[in-house]
Amino acid sequence: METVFDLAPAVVPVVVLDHVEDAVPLARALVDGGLTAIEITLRTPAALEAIQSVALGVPGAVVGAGTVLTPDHVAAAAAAGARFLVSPGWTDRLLDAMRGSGLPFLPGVSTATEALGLLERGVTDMKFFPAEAAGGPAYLRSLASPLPRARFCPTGGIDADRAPGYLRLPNVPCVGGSWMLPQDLLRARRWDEVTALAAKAAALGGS
Ligand SMILES: O=C(O)C(=O)C[C@H](O)[C@H](O)COP(=O)(O)O
Repeated sequence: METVFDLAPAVVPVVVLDHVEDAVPLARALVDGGLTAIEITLRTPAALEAIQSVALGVPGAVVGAGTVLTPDHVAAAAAAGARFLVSPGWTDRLLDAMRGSGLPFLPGVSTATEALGLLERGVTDMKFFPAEAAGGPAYLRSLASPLPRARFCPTGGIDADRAPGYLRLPNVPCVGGSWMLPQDLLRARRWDEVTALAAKAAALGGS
């Protein structure tokens, strides 16, 4: 089955969107900068409609849903056209729902025990959240040897300076974050500047 890591370049922008009408220009700005896999978090009332607008209106984008917390979120995100699902943690119920959706998904972990729980259930691809607070690259480096099958997308507190420290780890195919989407640029709808920041972020992944 296709995984999130097959869909995503090395950097996944994490979007918190207040206004639906910003979804398409924002996604275009990110895609123009080379960030084609876009996680829109289900943290705002605008999120589901935003996912739908991007899925329908930005052909170069692969839009996913973040902050997926419940089976209802899974169903709503899939119905809106999300192509992948990301959650900050996991429960058996949530995992069953994500699996049942048929979409690629990244459940979140922040400890070796939680990662082991996913591996036991046949899930090798996970999000490491909150990455900086939970131990940063040193923690993930320490997991590589005892848990060689686990692959992580760290997110939470990562910025352009910190991302390379994760991306050079063998168990990290991509990182996520919102550092290329500063609130002042979004509020002012300065999409060209978002594209410039996105291009810098995309370059962190090499070519
Ligand atoms: O709840 C989720 O599923 C999330 O998507 C959490 C986000 O990945 C981080 O909140 C992004 O972290 P920052 O780059 O620090 O803004």
